[in-house]
Amino acid sequence: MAVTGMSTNDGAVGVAQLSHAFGGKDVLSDVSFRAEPGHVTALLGANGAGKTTLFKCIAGLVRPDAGRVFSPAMSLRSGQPPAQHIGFALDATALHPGRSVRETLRLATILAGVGRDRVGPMLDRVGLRREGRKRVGALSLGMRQRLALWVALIGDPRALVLDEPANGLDAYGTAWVHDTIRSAAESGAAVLISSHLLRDVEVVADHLVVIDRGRVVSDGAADDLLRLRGTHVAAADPDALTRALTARGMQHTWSAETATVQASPEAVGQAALEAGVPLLHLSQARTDLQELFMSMTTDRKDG
Ligand SMILES: Nc1ncnc2c1ncn2[C@@H]1O[C@H](COP(=O)(O)OP(=O)(O)OP(=O)(O)O)[C@@H](O)[C@H]1O
Repeated sequence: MAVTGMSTNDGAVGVAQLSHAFGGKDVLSDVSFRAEPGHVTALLGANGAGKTTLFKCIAGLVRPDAGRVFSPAMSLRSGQPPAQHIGFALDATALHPGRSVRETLRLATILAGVGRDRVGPMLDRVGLRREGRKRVGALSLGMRQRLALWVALIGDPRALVLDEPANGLDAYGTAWVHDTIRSAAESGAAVLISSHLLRDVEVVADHLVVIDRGRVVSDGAADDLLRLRGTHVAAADPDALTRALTARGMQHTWSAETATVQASPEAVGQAALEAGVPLLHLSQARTDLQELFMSMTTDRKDG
């Protein structure tokens, strides 16, 4: 099958029917999804699921065996430098270790065709003013991640593709990355990030694409996926609650005094009200999300 790249006038990033094999082993199989402008889309998958290979296909570093890539980087007829169309941060350790932070940002401004006067304010925004003269190789992984993100952002691109942007960051750094990503999306950019940890992306992503062994197993609004988490509920009379749930066909399991119900808190509350069962507790289940993710993806412990 022929491989074609396609420009997107609307600024979306994505792939269609993308497949790739390394040495005869399928790594990506018929993968399709879009990351829309103004949204943060997270590609979730266990180690080795194919996320980095997919991002490399989008960046043009790997030529897929079949399928198409959608990216504003392909609409270069305007003559604008690619960095004003799409910004990539695929591997923070790939920044040249011998250059200073300031040189790295200066080089990025030249390649992006933007003024060198952005370097000073950029150093402040990235929180690296004091490290400006330091060599990149002397920075912590977290600092390099911040720098890589800003190199990606320097041309104010219409799309951003970031591989594991919170990797190696502490809680403060992670919050900073999330704020930066969200404000890029709020300014209209299509943001595509990857992670192997659901908790890294659930606070920042609007859209979740889950891949397992190179195949898409779930693609939808984050809220819809989160709603599947179910509800924790407890009542002074657990038997009465069980009867109310069972009568309405609501699947549930009990752990100690609390039931986890495969329904929204609104539906469970309504069921209890109609059955006249006073509740002691009602909340959205949080832990089940990880279980849900695990249930969608294959157990990879045995490789
Ligand atoms: N250049 C390559 N040559 C051969 N196999 C490769 C190559 N690059 C990746 N692979 C294999 O492709 C599969 C997917 O790897 P990839 O790095 O895309 O996964 P990933 O989801 O990004 O994983 P991680 O979260 O560990 O970074 C793995 O089995 C990996 O060993």
